[in-house]
Amino acid sequence: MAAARFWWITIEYRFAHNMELREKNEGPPLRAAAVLLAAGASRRMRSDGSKALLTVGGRTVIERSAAALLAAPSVEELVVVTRPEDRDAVEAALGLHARFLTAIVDGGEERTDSVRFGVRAVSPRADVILVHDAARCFVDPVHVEAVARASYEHGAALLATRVRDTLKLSHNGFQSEETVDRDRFWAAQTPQGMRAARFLDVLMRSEHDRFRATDDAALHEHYHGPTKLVEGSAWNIKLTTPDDLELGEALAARVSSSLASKPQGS
Ligand SMILES: Nc1ccn([C@@H]2O[C@H](COP(=O)(O)OP(=O)(O)OP(=O)(O)O)[C@@H](O)[C@H]2O)c(=O)n1
Ligand SMILES: C[C@](O)(CO)[C@H](O)COP(=O)(O)O
Repeated sequence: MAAARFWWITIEYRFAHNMELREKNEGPPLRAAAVLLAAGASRRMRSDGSKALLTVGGRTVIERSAAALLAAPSVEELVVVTRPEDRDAVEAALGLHARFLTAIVDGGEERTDSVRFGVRAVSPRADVILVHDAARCFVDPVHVEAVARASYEHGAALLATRVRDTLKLSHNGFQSEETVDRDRFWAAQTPQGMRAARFLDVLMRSEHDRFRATDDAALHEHYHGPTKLVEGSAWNIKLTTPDDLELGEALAARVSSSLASKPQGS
């Protein structure tokens, strides 16, 4: 029964998103690999195990992320980075998506280390490598595809949103000293991608220099320069603290009601 439900969800998702995307897809065929990061300690979530294995709207966080990545037409392989103790549970949670797996690799101490291990496990077929936080399980496949294409065209790209609030600068943490120009600020999300050779190059250089960062675009900015921004949406939240799970349940309900209201064959 559970297997049948899982099969239905997978078909439903790929049908609803992939067919629509393939029709809209412009440009030459592109082979993208997605590295899905799930090797963090989930400290701020304060969950018993990895937050990637928590359930939101009846599906695990990691399965939702894998489904969204694989619904992008260019994404043809998946590398999952996890903690050694979660390996079996992660593989089981991926279910049918496991057939797109090139490897499951152990993560590292910091995010940049996990990225390096994952990117090095991608097959040499890939033109572009995308890195995605498993914790951002509501990413829209349309945005995944847009980042893959922009990464190929510009060498590197990241999904990000414009900052909506007025921004204050504070040095002491309790007084605002300046109002900064928000038009110049973007909030980084994932996926973030680069052409495969360039990703391997920046990771080799950052390992040599012991340069680590909280995202992948920072490595590109440091070694190559400006990185193409692809405008995403506020729905692509990162499940970070327990409150985010409540928001996640609401987003999951929204996704399933929008799929349910989709006319047959559209
Ligand atoms: N050494 C690390 C650190 C983070 N991540 C992954 O990077 C993503 C974004 O990180 P974050 O949300 O900060 O996750 P955690 O590091 O698990 O969170 P915390 O800092 O609360 O422990 C997550 O999907 C996480 O699993 C990883 O694969 N390896
Ligand atoms: C990559 C990222 O998701 C962009 O917002 C983020 O930097 C992850 O790390 P953090 O520890 O939550 O800053």
